[in-house]
Amino acid sequence: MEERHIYPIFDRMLQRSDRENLLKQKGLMLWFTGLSGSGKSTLAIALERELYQNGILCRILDGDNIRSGINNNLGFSEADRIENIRRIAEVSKLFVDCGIVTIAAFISPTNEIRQMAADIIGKDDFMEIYVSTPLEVCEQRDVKGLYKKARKGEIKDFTGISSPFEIPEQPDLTIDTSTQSLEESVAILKKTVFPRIVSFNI
Ligand SMILES: Nc1ncnc2c1ncn2[C@@H]1O[C@H](COP(=O)(O)OS(=O)(=O)O)[C@@H](OP(=O)(O)O)[C@H]1O
Ligand SMILES: Nc1ncnc2c1ncn2[C@@H]1O[C@H](COP(=O)(O)OP(=O)(O)O)[C@@H](O)[C@H]1O
Repeated sequence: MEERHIYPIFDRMLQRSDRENLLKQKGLMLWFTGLSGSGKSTLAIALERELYQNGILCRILDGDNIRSGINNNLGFSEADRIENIRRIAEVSKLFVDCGIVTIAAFISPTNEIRQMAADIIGKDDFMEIYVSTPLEVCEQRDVKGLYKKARKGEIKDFTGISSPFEIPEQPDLTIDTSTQSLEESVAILKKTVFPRIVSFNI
């Protein structure tokens, strides 16, 4: 008798559903897209805290932990942005497969790029959240002083100034942080995503 048949109960790799049962939550991708300064990171951080307080494990992926690490060889040409998002989507897929609510905050400027992310992660696990704050407001905020530099021509290919941002065609949710308070936005986000995270008996 082959030894591996002695313990058939162990003869199976654990599945995503096993991990989701352990965590008592469903894995889900929350994909924020919008201009620099639109509020993606602020919303992601506030939403993660809100979900955490409700017992939900999340992981935020943003420029701070991705562009400074795994993607530190990439810039902002079209090809580099595609490769940036491709890697982020592949990493996100692993997190979602662990049952983790994965929150990405990247400009992801084109329909093609966002479609690629959705295809890699899988449509059923993917929610697109368009942070639609107008360019004028983002530029006025100029959180990192980059718009000013872009206007002076010191940064090339800057999204919204010298590189395109395509408005998402069918986002699951649209949030304009110039008209909605952070508290309002988080409440809407929670109401929308929570049922999908705890949609089975816990
Ligand atoms: N040329 C150019 N265009 C746009 N953004 C620039 C550029 N150069 C640097 N930055 C800073 O990088 C952040 C955007 O990186 P992303 O990885 O989200 O961009 S993308 O999805 O690959 O388009 C973006 O950060 P956020 O403000 O958090 O969006 C900018 O601060
Ligand atoms: N209602 C709001 N919701 C989210 N952010 C807001 C709001 N009002 C003002 N802000 C500010 O806008 C800026 C958004 O910056 P950030 O979250 O880094 O954007 P992004 O990640 O899209 O580049 C922050 O300084 C934040 O405090």
